[in-house]
Amino acid sequence: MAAYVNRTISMMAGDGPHNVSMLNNGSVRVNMQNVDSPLQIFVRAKKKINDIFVEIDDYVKDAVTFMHAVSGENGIATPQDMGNVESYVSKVEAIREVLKRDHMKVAFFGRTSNGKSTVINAMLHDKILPSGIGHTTNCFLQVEGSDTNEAYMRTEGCEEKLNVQSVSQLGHALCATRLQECSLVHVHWPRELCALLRDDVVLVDSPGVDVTPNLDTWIDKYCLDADVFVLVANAESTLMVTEKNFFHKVSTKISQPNIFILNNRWDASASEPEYMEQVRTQHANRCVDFLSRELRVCSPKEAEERIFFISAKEALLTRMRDREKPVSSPILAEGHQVRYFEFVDFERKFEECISQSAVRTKFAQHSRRGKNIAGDVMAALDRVYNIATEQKAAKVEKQRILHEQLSSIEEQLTTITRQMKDKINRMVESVEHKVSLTLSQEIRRLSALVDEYESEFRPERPALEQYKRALHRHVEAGLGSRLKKRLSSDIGNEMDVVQKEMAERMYNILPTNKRAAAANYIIPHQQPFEVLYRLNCDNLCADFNEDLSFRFSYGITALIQRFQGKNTNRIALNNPPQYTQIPASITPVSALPPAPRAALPVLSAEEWGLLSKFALGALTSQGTMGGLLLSGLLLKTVGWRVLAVTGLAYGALYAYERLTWTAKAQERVFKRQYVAHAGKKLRLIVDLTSANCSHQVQQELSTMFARLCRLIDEATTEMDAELSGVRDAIKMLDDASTSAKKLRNKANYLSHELELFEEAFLKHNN
Ligand SMILES: Nc1nc2c(ncn2[C@@H]2O[C@H](COP(=O)(O)OP(=O)(O)OP(=O)(O)O)[C@@H](O)[C@H]2O)c(=O)[nH]1
Repeated sequence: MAAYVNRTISMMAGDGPHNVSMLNNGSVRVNMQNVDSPLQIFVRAKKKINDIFVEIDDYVKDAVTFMHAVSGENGIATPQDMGNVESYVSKVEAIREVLKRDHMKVAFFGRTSNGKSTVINAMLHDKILPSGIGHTTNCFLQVEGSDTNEAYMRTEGCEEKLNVQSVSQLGHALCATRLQECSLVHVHWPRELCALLRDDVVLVDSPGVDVTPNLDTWIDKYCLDADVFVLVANAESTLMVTEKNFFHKVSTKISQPNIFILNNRWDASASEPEYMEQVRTQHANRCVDFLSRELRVCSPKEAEERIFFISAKEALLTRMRDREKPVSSPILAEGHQVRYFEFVDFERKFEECISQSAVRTKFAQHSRRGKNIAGDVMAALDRVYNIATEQKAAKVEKQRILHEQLSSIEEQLTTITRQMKDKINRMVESVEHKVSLTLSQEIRRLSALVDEYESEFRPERPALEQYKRALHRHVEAGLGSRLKKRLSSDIGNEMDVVQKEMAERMYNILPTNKRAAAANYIIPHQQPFEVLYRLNCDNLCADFNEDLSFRFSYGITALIQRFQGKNTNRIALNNPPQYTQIPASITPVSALPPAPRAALPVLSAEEWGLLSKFALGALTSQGTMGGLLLSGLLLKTVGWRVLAVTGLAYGALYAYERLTWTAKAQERVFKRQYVAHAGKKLRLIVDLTSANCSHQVQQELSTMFARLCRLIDEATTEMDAELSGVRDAIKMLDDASTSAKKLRNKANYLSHELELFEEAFLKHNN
């Protein structure tokens, strides 16, 4: 026996989770605070997966924030992806809540008085649950660690904390206030007092399976989430049908339940040591058979590892004594150390089993869900990343095109501006020349225009003034309409050509999508071009003073004037006026026709010269002596008869002219004088008028060009704004794809973490 004890001690000290030591009085102490306890697998796994889920929580929240930022109108996250990712926030929170509550649960079943409560108390190192002879436990009692490290209890559905001492009454079948057998009482016990509770093991005591017909309800309510079942049997008898029946039911509802069988009250064998081994073998075989063949929850070899022969009462007693707590019966039967070691062995195997099972059943599922969440979020982020990358590529291309278009527009605009400037300048010069030429030509035919005017002419002053004004209007209208006729359509056509070319070229440099809007503005004006000039004959001829006094054509004064006029003309031709640039062809039309010469006597040049000098001298001296000298000279030269005939003819000519000096003749003279005067004045404004017209053309073309430039400017401003928008979009997409990539990488990291978790806690755990 001593050898068996020593072997057991050395085996447990070497492999087991607890430090085991033999005390002087022969009792054994096991240090339950060993950090290498198999339960630590669950504890570490729980902490690890909790940490991972904290990260998953942060990750999902970050992903939601990101998705919000990139969703909405023109967003790159679809509402579906957004909704999916958002839904994971609550899912992860729910998993974290479950994780917080996740624990290892062991449920104890067996017939009444087999010692279930005593086993639990022994495992907890204290007498916490009521135990005693007869039917004691009347409801389910769940012992779990207290978060506040205080001992208290709660009944099902009630938050009130009750004194833990009352568990003896409340959970006791003999108690006055009896609870339903299916109801649950939570007993919270300070974690620091028990390693099992500290490591999140929850122990559930039950009423005897032989005292209830509600086994199915029990199973549904308390067994489905249990990691380990302990069947507490009575070693003094064999397994009963009620016990077996219960576990048959359990195994139909739970696949491969972990079942331990404790043959309790093995201390009774001490009274009959000769049959001890036989009974043990018999019980063990039946239990192995039950687990492996009947329930098929494990192999026979595994079943052997799940069957123990213990005395819970002795184990509890030993542990109470270790804690120096008062015990009722301090005497232990022969072989109690062996039974105690077997109890400790049970605990070790139970801890290994429950830890591995709980990690597998609870955390494998969480890990799987965590991976799915990370994978789903990553897929959504992948889609966002892909959309962002695609859109970014499109925007970069758009940016390139806009850049090219803007540079091309700028380049072409510079060329067109230069060319159009030249064209406008050429056109302006051409118009100036054309207007100048046309106006000069019209001035030359002014006499015809004036002759066309017909109205009653009366030499009296008021009538004459009225005639003059009417003639002004006639000349203005006539000249105006002639110029319009000759210039407007001509210049207008030329301008249309230039404007059309200008518009077309400007239109063509616009990008195609801007042309439609610009087309309306580019259509050249529909009004025909009209040369604008102002001929105001009232002002122009304000200084015109007609001379309608009768003058004999061959009077001495007229002859002298004609003679002087010839000289003056010669002088004028030698010194042309400086203020006009009218070509030589546009010389003023002569106002007076040349005087008739046929009636004059034929004289030699010297005689005419002498005669003239005398006549001139006579007239200018105004003296009688002059006249006498002239008469004497004539008498001496031509003789008196010739002189008489000439005198008669001269007189007749005078009489004729005097008689024909009518209003008609006066009108002719008036018109001649008017033509001469108006022509002279009009010639003075030729340059000004042509400059005005060319300026008008220049204005018209420049305005049109400026309008087109403005249009281009508007288009390029729009394009600049568009370019800026594209740049912003590229930046946004860049940021989005970078963030999506980072978050995607984090999903990879989390999946990797879960892989590591599975590698560490699940894969070698099967
Ligand atoms: N001799 C001996 N008595 C034990 C042992 N275990 C428990 N008992 C006694 O058996 C009686 C019943 O023990 P309980 O722990 O109350 O049994 P139970 O299975 O919880 O009973 P119910 O609560 O009624 O279902 C008590 O008086 C215990 O002291 C043991 O190993 N040896």
